[in-house]
Amino acid sequence: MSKGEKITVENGKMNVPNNAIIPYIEGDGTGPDIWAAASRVLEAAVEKAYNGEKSIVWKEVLAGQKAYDQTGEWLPEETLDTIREYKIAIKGPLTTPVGGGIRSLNVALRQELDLFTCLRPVKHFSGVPSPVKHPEDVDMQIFRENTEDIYAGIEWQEGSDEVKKVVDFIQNEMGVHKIRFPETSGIGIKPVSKEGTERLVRSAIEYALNEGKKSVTLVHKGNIMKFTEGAFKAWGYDLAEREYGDKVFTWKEYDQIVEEKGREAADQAQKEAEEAGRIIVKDAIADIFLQQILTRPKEFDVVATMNLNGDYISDALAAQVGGIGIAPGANINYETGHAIFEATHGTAPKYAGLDKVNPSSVILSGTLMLDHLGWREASELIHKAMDKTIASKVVTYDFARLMDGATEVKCSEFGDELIKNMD
Ligand SMILES: NC(=O)C1=CN([C@@H]2O[C@H](COP(=O)(O)OP(=O)(O)OC[C@H]3O[C@@H](n4cnc5c(N)ncnc54)[C@H](OP(=O)(O)O)[C@@H]3O)[C@@H](O)[C@H]2O)C=CC1
Ligand SMILES: O=C(O)CCC(=O)C(=O)O
Ligand SMILES: [Mg+2]
Repeated sequence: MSKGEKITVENGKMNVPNNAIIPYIEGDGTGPDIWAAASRVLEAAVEKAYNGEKSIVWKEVLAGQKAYDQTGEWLPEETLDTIREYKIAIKGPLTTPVGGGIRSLNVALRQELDLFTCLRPVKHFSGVPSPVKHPEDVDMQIFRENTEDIYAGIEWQEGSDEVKKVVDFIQNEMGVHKIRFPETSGIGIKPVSKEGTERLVRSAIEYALNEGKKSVTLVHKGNIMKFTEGAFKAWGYDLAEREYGDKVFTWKEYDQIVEEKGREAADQAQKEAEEAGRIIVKDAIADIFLQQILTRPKEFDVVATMNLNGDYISDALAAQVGGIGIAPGANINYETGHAIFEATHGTAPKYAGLDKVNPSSVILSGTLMLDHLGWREASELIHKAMDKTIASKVVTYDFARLMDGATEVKCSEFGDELIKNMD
């Protein structure tokens, strides 16, 4: 087997050799089953798309239980160094170790490598069973901020010396007396920064411009959390106007026109902006947004939001288009070029080792990786094979239980079927 070459990034441009080395983390629970199927599908697609001229040279790196068993560490420094060096990696799901001092290995990977965008595209594959009448109306790209918010893991346990200090500080130094039960509260901190918001919103707008999308919606709960979620909205609008000028039309501008000239003039200005191909930057409060993605999903396109909202929204939207078994994702730092591709779902431990679950989420995360490398032909082959396989109703248990006349196959057999259907 070829030894492979490194992907490099120079002046923001990625150089991808024909035999690119890609580190992978197999994952815990169902991870090994899924990875075995997914890696074969990705290899076959690259081989077929480029007649053997391109290939992926996998390089295993350790994290999770396998790492702990072999090295005594859940997330060895060597793993982080290797991903830093090789730029791009792909992973299966990882279990959060209980009492290991790390809240989540997945979150730690994103934070350590500063992978500030979690991009989760959500669209329907024809024939996939769905709980809604028109799943095909969903075609959204979720840009979830990946390094801040309540996910930063800054919290102190109820009853600890630390929490007593924090409560004392809040009450006596800050004069805050709103903690309802100060003696028995755990306390968490929610950092949301201008820099963090701006780089995330910038990546969402850049994507919308490059891909010809119509709108970017900032989703927040700013009516309640004014200086974190409210600030996210305000910074997002400011950035859109300052950096993108007449390429965008924002609802902040709309509100100003309403104030100065009335609603009719504002509606007219938005209509003209849409006709001129400007991207509409709007916002939605998170609770109503969760209703509207069900009732009128066509109104949403690119979505930019904070970490926790993005976590909830991505699972809710995944359910709308067939479930978590077919929901891909990518963690990306658009400035350094580092990226880790991973499914939206977790380790599904009750199915571990049964060769049962749907490998599509990791496979489609792999297609995002292929797109990122510029190997679009291979990615398209997989998408077409996925369409064909689902149309033939040969599917894993999660789809089979909701489809009439389906043939249920194992995780590995679904991979075989995809490879067979690549033409
Ligand atoms: N990025 C990551 O690595 C993530 C890791 N986790 C971790 O995973 C562990 C388990 O979390 P849990 O909350 O149970 O969530 P999971 O996503 O692991 O599983 C929840 C349910 O989703 C369905 N599901 C998950 N994966 C698949 C698949 N590949 N194909 C078909 N259906 C699937 C199953 O539904 P059903 O029962 O209906 O068959 C499963 O019981 C935790 O330790 C958590 O921290 C969680 C999320 C992300
Ligand atoms: O890391 C975890 O355990 C959960 C993360 C998660 O749910 C997500 O990233 O969607
Ligand atoms: Mg999640």
